[in-house]
Amino acid sequence: MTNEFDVVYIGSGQATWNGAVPLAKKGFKLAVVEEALFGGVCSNYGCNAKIVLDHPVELSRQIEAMQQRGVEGSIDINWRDLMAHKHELIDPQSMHNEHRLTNEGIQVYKGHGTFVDAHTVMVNDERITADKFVIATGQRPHRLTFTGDELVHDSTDFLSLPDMPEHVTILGGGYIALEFATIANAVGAKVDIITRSGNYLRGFPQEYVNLVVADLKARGVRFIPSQSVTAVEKMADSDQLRVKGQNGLELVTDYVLDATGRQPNHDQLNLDAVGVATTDKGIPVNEYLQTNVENIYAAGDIVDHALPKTTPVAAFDSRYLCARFAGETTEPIDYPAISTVVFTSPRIAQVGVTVNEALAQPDRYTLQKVDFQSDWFRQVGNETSAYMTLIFDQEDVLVGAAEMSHQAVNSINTFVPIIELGLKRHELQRFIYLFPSIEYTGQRRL
Ligand SMILES: Cc1cc2nc3c(=O)[nH]c(=O)nc-3n(C[C@H](O)[C@H](O)[C@H](O)COP(=O)(O)OP(=O)(O)OC[C@H]3O[C@@H](n4cnc5c(N)ncnc54)[C@H](O)[C@@H]3O)c2cc1C
Ligand SMILES: NC(=O)c1ccc[n+]([C@@H]2O[C@H](COP(=O)([O-])OP(=O)(O)OC[C@H]3O[C@@H](n4cnc5c(N)ncnc54)[C@H](O)[C@@H]3O)[C@@H](O)[C@H]2O)c1
Repeated sequence: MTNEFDVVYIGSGQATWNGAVPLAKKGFKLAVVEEALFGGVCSNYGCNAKIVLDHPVELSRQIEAMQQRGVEGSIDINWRDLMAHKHELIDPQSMHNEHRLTNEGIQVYKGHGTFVDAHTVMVNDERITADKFVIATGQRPHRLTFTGDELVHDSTDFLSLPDMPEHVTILGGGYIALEFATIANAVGAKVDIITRSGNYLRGFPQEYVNLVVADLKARGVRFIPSQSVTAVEKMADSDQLRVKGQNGLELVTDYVLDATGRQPNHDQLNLDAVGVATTDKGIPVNEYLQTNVENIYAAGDIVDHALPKTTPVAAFDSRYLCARFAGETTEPIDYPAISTVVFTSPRIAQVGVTVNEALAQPDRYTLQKVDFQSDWFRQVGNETSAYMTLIFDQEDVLVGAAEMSHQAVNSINTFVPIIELGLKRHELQRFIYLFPSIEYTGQRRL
C-alpha cells in the first residue's frame, strides 16, 4: 500500500514551515501536525512577542542617554497598552502561519501526533501515513520542582501578563531571565534574579555580561546568587508569595518566573514504538538530520546537538531538509558561522568564534578590542558604554566578532557574511558601505 504523504512534519514551528513551504511548491505531498498554535514558540510565545514588549525599553534607553543633549523628559511605559499592542500584532500570527501552509496545498492536522509505526502517525484517531517524517516538536519550559511550584509561572505566562506585578522574582541566569528582567525593570517592577551559581549568560563574553549586570543592578535589579529555591508559599494575609531558598533566603514577592531552561518535547510521541533514540537533551541525529530510524528526521530545537537553540538554526535545518528531500543535495548539513544575541538593553551579540573560545586559545586567535567612545557616529546617541571585540586567526582572517551596544544586532549582522566567506582583513576594504552607518563604522575597525 502506498503512503498518503511524501513527508509529514510533527510541529509547525520554524523547523517545519521554512522547508515545508518551498517543498510543497516543488510538488511534494505534505502534511503538518500541530497541537497548539501554528508557527510554534517563536511566532506566538517567544521571539516575536518578546521583541514587541522590548521595543519601548529600547526607546526609553535612547531618550535617557540624550538628556541634556537636546532631549528632555522621560517616557512612561504603559504595560496595559503595550500588551494590547502585542496582542494585536501577535495573536493573528497563528492563523497567518496556518494559511501559509494551506495556501501551498499542505494538509494540516490539528491535534497531538503520536507514532504507531515508522510510517504511521495517529492524530485524533486518524491514521496518517508517510514515506518520511520530520520531528520538529521543539521544547517546553523546564520547571523546577519544590513545594508550591504550582504558584510559579513560565515565559509563556509572562509574555501575556495583563498587568505588570509590582515585584517580579526570576529563577535562572540565562537568556529569558536577563531579557525579561530588563523589560520588567523598565516597566517599573522591582526585580530579583535568583541563581544557583551566580553565573549569567554563560556563552557570551563575560566582560560584556558583567557590564550589563552592573547596569541592571544600578537600575535596581537585585542579583541573588548561591540560592536554590526550596519552596514558594502563598502568604496568609495577602496575594503575595514567600520564596524560600536553601541558603537561608526568604523574600516576599508578587510573581515568580521559572526561567531555568527548556526541555525537549519527545516524551509524548510514543517514540519507543518505533525505536527512535532520545536523550534528556533531545533527539540525536546524524549529519543528514536523520534519527537512528532511516525515514524519520529531526529538526530545530528538538535536535540534541551543541548548537544554539534559536530560530535561525531551526530555519536552516528546515531549509536543508527541503533541499535533501527534493534531491538537490546529497551532502551532509554544513552549518555556517552562527550568530546569537541576548536582547538585554544594551544587547550583547556575537558571531563565529566566541570571545570565550578565543581567550582559551591564545596561540590560534588574536583579539582586537574596540571602544566606541572615540567614535563620533556611535556618540550621536551618546551611547557611552559600547564595545566590540574582533577575532582574527593566524592568517588574518576575521573568524569572530562580539559587541555590546544598542546597535549590536545590526553591527554583528554586518560580519555574518564576511565571516562565512572567510575574507582576509585587506579584502574587507572592497566593500563600499553607506556613510554614515554602523556598517561603515565597523569596516573602519578592520
Ligand atoms: C521566551 C523565548 C524567547 C525567544 N527569543 C528568541 C529570539 O529572540 N531569537 C531567536 O532566534 N530565538 C528565540 N527563542 C528560541 C526560538 O523560539 C526557538 O529556537 C524556535 O521557536 C525553535 O523552533 P522549532 O520549530 O524547532 O520549535 P517550536 O517553535 O517549539 O515548535 C514546535 C511545535 O511543535 C508542536 N508540537 C510539539 N509536540 C507535538 C505533537 N506531539 N503533536 C503536534 N504538535 C506538537 C508545538 O505545539 C510547537 O508548535 C526564544 C524562545 C523563547 C521560549
Ligand atoms: N535571544 C534569544 O535568542 C533567546 C531568548 C530567549 C530564549 N532563547 C532560547 O530559549 C532557551 C531557554 O532560555 P532560558 O533562559 O530558559 O535558558 P538558558 O539555558 O539560557 O538559561 C537557563 C538558566 O537556568 C539555570 N538553571 C538550569 N537548571 C537549574 C536548576 N535546576 N536550578 C536553578 N537554576 C537552573 C542555568 O544555570 C541558567 O542560568 C535558550 O537556551 C535559547 O535557546 C533564545
